[in-house]
Amino acid sequence: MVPDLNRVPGVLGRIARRRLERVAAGGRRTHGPPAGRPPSFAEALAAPGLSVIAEVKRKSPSEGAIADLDAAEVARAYARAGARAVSVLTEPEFFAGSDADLEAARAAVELPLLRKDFVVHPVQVDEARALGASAVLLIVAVLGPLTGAYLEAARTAGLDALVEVHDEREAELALEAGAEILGVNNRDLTTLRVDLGTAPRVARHVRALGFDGLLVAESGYRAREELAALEGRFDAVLIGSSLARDPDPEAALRRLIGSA
Ligand SMILES: O=P(O)(O)OC[C@@H](O)[C@@H](O)c1c[nH]c2ccccc12
Repeated sequence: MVPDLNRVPGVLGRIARRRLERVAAGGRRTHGPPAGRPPSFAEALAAPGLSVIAEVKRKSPSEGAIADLDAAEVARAYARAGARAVSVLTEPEFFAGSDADLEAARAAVELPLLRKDFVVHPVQVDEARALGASAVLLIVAVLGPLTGAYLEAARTAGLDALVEVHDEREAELALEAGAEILGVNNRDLTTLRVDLGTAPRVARHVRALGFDGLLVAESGYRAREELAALEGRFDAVLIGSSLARDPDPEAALRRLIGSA
């Protein structure tokens, strides 16, 4: 159940192929999931108004170095400012994340956590659960026709899945695969270009097709007015760089959601 990564173009293909090399090299934990169910990611997104998923992000291929941050501290700052979920990047090479960051965030806050990584092997789904995540990211451009099988693996592990797409065609694949939480990434992961028109456009398309699940707008948000434009059209927004870059991530999030 490993996707054919040679067909994945650009930066995304490079990252995904490296990720698979590392996963195949092993070194993973063998212990089972922690006791008790993690808090529900889907419920946090479905709460009234636009939910914010705030991301712990140190660097990225598009931004370079963002912040030399402490995952637990930043997760706590996000929680105080009103984030409804926290996304933790665990990809080590291109994003300088780690499994330890996810565990640190788990110990620091009660909010549901999204394991943000490039899932290219089913073992990463089980790892996510063992590390205390409530949800995993599944990228349609990476998983292609295997998206449905990975959704099933997530369900079996007791995790929600944020199924990420970048255009109408991928969105249709995601719906056919049974996605219940659809994320539309404004950033094209093959070229790293951001267009804030992408999420609203793809959202309109899937609603017209009858999709009645949860919709998440992802990437590139920096200003309060940009979030205001998402109200009523999206259940949640995923914000990383503009928060993580601020020396005071709590204040940065308060400014963005208007409770400063
Ligand atoms: O930092 P930004 O522009 O606010 O974006 C956050 C998040 O959407 C972005 O980190 C992201 C979206 N999809 C991904 C897939 C892999 C790695 C990272 C991502």
